[in-house]
Amino acid sequence: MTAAYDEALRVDELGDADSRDGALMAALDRPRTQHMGDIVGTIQREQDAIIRGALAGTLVVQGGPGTGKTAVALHRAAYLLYEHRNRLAKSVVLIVGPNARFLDYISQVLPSLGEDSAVLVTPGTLVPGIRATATDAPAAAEFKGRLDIVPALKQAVRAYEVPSEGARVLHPAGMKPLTLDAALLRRVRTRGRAGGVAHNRGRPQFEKALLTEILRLEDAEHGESSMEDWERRADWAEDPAVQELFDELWPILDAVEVVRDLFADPQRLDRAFPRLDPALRANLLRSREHPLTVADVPLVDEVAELVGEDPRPSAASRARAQADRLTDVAYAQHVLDMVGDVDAHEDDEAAPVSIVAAEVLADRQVLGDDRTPAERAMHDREWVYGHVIVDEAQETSPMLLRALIRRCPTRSMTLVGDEHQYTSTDAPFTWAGLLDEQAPRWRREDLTVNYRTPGRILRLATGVLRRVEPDAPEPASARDGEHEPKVVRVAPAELGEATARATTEALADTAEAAGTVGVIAPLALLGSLREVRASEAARAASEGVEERLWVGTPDEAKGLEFDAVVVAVPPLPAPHAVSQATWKRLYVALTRPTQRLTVVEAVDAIG
Ligand SMILES: Nc1ncnc2c1ncn2[C@@H]1O[C@H](COP(=O)(O)OP(=O)(O)OP(=O)(O)O)[C@@H](O)[C@H]1O
Repeated sequence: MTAAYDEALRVDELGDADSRDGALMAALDRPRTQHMGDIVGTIQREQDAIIRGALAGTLVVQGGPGTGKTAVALHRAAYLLYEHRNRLAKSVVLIVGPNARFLDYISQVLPSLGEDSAVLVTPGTLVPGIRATATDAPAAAEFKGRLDIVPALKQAVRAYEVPSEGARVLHPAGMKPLTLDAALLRRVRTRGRAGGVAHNRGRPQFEKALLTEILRLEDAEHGESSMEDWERRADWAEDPAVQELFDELWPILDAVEVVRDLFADPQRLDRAFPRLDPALRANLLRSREHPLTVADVPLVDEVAELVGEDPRPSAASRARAQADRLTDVAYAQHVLDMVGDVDAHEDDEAAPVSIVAAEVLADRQVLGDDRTPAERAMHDREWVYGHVIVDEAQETSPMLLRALIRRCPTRSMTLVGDEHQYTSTDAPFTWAGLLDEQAPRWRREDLTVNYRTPGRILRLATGVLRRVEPDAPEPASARDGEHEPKVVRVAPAELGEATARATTEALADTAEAAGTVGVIAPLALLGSLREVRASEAARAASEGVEERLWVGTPDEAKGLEFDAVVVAVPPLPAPHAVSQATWKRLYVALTRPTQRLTVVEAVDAIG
């Protein structure tokens, strides 16, 4: 299909401007579905130049809403996989999108371009085995995203290495107790850390050093032993009191547990971050049971590097064998599920048969792993990708960028995003601020024409953006649209009801073409609006409202688009008290429509 992509481009280049514009306008006016369509037939010149840009280096694609950044990013993935297939088919392209809904939205474009050498993740699922969706308060997320957290994480891991230097008394079976004093403990800690190895990898050298010290103490206490040293070491190492001491003084660490400990234990937190602002400290502290947040994931990745794998031969091989086995069986099961229907017709007990077969299949895989590179990459935290594509990249924190560069040290990356849609914090965002330190040789291309939002709606949205960014660029839209945006002002108590009414109207307006309707509202209103969605769906099940209507927050709406959009705006405090991020979220919401917009605004006094 990439060949078809090439063909389409050539046709496009040869075709006359009028027929090209006609096809483009028809494409832009087409009702949208829940999935992104592909734009192979109508790619525009400025987009094409970016799609075909060089593979090497870090490319930033800056563009306002609807300028085709996502479309361009996906077509670039397909183009690169085709053009550099020898390199990328094996090394795989990693695509990072803002949330699961968004990945679902784009998921059908890649296969339709003929590519399966790509792994799709969100920042919350970057580390295999973790699915974080919880979020931190903005200040805590921003704090966790800064690079200067790295030394604190190092310190947090080190805090497990001989946690306190108070003397320890060892009570070996049938012998007088031995006292391990503070100086001795400091010595063995230094030996454990020798060579700067990862924490878990330091455990064997720590054990060795501690046993050496114990033999020395024993000699001092009881005179030289007649046994060989290696025999004495083996005896000591088996002593339960010594094993307990190994685990206490140098525990084998798991990255997720370290991050949980750090934010659940005030002492650990204070040691890692002395002089923390009290409000931020209160924000960071949470119970051990609290689910991991999206901002925790790059920290888990960092800590995983710092702790390394469990090197003890028995533990490591057992854990790895078990993990491999589970992955193999799960994969085999997946393969069987795909062909399972055949079995199901022949055998009523298809399920147990499949499980047995999955194990057999898994055994076969031990001999030869026949998973695709993408399937292997998605289970391997240490996989090095050939290229990384990030959508909504303006929300990438420095720590997330660090985790991405770890996965692609050549920095062959495409970051698409819009500095004006940055909402993670109230600070202004610049590409230079994100990239200069970690990927200093980045280059930038701009996309300038909005193919989604009609001009008359885009002008209204830009007015909102200019409240916080007076110099925001002049909007350019491929078409002006047919429907004037509507603004409805209501008293705060009526916001929910008025939004529901506007939704019903939007559904009616788009019913004929079966267009999509997006209702974008603050979290507090969503519950009642979801009820509207349910009752609308029940009322008009036959009209397919369930598929046409989406309800969510401005953050969830990022990257999405709908034929008609209803935006509910809660009462805002005085303009100067409204945060930058709030205005920008509103801007993002207002730029989602392809045809119609209704803003339902709560105002304290309707004048
Ligand atoms: N050349 C094109 N031909 C047809 N449709 C296009 C073209 N370029 C973009 N579009 C359409 O414009 C819409 C917006 O594109 P896209 O979602 O990629 O924009 P974006 O820059 O990622 O927007 P945002 O920043 O708001 O998320 C999509 O429906 C896309 O299919």
